[in-house]
Amino acid sequence: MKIECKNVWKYFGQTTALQDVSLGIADNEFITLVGASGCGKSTLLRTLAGLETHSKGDVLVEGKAITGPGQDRAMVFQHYSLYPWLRVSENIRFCRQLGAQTHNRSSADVEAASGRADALLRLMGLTASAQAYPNQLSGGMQQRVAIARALMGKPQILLMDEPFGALDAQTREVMHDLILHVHRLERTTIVFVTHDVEEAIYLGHRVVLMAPRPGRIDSIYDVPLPARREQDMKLAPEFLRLKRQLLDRIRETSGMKTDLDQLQRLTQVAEERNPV
Ligand SMILES: Nc1ncnc2c1ncn2[C@@H]1O[C@H](COP(=O)(O)OP(=O)(O)OP(=O)(O)O)[C@@H](O)[C@H]1O
Repeated sequence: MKIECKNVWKYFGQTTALQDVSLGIADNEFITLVGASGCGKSTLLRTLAGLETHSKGDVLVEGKAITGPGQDRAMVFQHYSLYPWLRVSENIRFCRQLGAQTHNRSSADVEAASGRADALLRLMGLTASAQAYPNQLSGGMQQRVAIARALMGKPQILLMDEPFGALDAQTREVMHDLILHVHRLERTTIVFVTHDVEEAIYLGHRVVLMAPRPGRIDSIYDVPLPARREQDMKLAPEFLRLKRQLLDRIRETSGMKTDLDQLQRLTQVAEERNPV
């Protein structure tokens, strides 16, 4: 297993953000995490990134306990977190240049990093925008820069927290196919948090559904689609069936279903009392 969570608990004061989470993620797997607000998706991701310490249990990458952030893992957030005063190409190179200064790397290392930055600019379709500043780019383009920057250090694991949450529907579709392409080419293991069930199914090999209060894994679904995804698959019966199943389960686990049933009952009672 590339990543293993064994009986992981996380408390924030009285809040149990993660309750006994156990999950194994294989090398090169693409895992998506969905679930109602507050079910612990971001906490789990941040724990994998080493940005959050867990209260109990084991979090392992290739059998070794995570003790903090590392070069083997990179994170992409919903907000682009680019340096506004640096051009696109400088944003992508920034971390490596810093590494070269602080660790006395040779100029050959810096040269290699430069080659990688150019390759990533091409891969992400950013070559023509290399000299632009972030505020001159659309949201989708800025997120491409953020992904390229995350890939710069050749991480084995990419952790993505609602990276396309702020983008419009058409740009999201383009980004979906782009990230699948990156996944195939770079052979990274990806853990991807989203609120969007369709996105979770389209991207994931497996969808992990989490539930709130306390935050926990409710169920895990294999995605019954071919490895190579195409937009048309979103209309396939097996896609729609899984989408329905996930949406129903999210409603049930978040308490929304009970609220809706109650509303329906109250409306019925009101109608019986005051027939039109
Ligand atoms: N730093 C923190 N301090 C206190 N409580 C926190 C902190 N971070 C998260 N929590 C709580 O832990 C629980 C899980 O939060 P988390 O952000 O991981 O959920 P989520 O599924 O990512 O939610 P959303 O989909 O709304 O982003 C929530 O009840 C949240 O309020």
